[in-house]
Amino acid sequence: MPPAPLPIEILPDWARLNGVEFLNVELHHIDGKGFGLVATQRLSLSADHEGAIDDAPLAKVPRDLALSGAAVDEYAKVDHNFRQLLDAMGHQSSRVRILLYLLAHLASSKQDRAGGQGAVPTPWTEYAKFLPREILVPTLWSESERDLLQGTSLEAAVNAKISSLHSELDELRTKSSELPFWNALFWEQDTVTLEDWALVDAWYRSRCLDLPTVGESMVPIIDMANHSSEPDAYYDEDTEGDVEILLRPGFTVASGNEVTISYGEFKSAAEMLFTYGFIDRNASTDEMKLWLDSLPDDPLTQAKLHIFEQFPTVRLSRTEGTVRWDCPYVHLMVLNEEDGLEFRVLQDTDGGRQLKVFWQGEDATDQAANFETLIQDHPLCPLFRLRAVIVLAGQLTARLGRIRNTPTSEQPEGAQLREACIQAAGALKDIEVSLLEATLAALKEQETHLLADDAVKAYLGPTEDPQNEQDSTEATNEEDDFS
Ligand SMILES: C[S@@+](CC[C@H](N)C(=O)[O-])C[C@H]1O[C@@H](n2cnc3c(N)ncnc32)[C@H](O)[C@@H]1O
Repeated sequence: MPPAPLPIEILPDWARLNGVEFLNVELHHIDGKGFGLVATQRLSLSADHEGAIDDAPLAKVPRDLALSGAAVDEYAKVDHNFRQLLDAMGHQSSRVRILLYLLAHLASSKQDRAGGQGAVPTPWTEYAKFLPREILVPTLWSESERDLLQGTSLEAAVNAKISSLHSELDELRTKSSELPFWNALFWEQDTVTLEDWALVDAWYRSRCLDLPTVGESMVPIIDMANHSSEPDAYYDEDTEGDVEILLRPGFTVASGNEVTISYGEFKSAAEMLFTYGFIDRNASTDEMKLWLDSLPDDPLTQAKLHIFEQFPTVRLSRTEGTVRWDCPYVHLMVLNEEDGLEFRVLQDTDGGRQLKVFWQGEDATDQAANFETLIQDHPLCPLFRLRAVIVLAGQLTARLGRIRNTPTSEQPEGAQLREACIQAAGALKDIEVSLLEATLAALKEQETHLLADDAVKAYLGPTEDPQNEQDSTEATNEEDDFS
């Protein structure tokens, strides 16, 4: 278990000691959000001489406190044990380097209590002790709580993320247990667990900022600003590289009110829950992304997926009441050899073998994600589109059924579900059910429209139902799969 956080009341002392300036805000507990920044006086950009301020920062943090990949590399120059750990891990992304740094400091703070040797201390050693241990990102939910997400777009994403956290930790264990210092600190007394690795990952994801010059960084105190879809503040670097919170032009915040920033205007409910552990009901972005299952009997599935090169997903979105679906893969997925789709393995000049896809005899390998356009000029294009619409509708209907059949709040025996998780999963389901229903209605309309198309009618025959096209022996000469 990670140690309990330090009381937030002593954080201003840490801040003073480390050169952080709280100019017009202070830290407060905010209901349902943990801690946040609150105005200590009326703030306004318009100078009205009533305690107003100009565009001076509300808080300012020295650039040396920003934790970026480059800052971790600098730290490794003073902590030779940490240098060894980075070297053993090989070339890693900024994210992994920052996670290793946080983990080293988290493990050291446990070790402190046991009196052993830890990482060379920095201001972050103490600051990490103030960070929340309970973050409502689903990677930190219990298994029973994660079951609440069944059917939603987060089900697969969270499972994949948890497997990847497992693999990362396994890799860390293998590589660091050969280093005596880290073996003693991390593993000999089980100081580090998957829960710790998931926690530092959650800190990183939920608190990381994108700074103009330094890039992805965690900045103490600035990371105490909460999100709003109508933010009154923003963060930036000043000319010295120090990081500031600034009031947005034209905004006013009453004394005692919270100062908020935006975590990103265009994030879906699922993305907000995944990254930050809450859903902003006022967000304008109404969209979701789902994995498309392959057709069970399609012998070309492996070849299609290989040539497509991307994940086969469908993105649903709604803007001002109009729904839209984007699914480049489905247009390739519903084509068969009889339609003019062909896969060939060709030998290249250096003896290697390459899979290529041909459409109507033309090499279409570079356009595998563009079959929606490639089929446009084919006389049976409406039929291909109809197949795509039917396949998609089938998958979305199954998805809707799964969401509806998942219990939303029942407490499974022996498991205690946290109310916040029940609420968050319920909110996500409401949002996704509504979008799925609206998309299915739109697909139904498209289906009706396509069924009335002359080319489709001629192809299917007078009484044929496209769902049964595969069974038909009279009206069709093809073996299309609409399952
Ligand atoms: C960058 S931190 C902000 C400081 C955080 N409240 C704390 O106590 O450390 C981001 C986290 O704050 C919380 N948070 C931020 N904005 C929120 C909001 N509008 N509603 C609910 N929780 C919010 C979430 O837990 C999120 O993961």
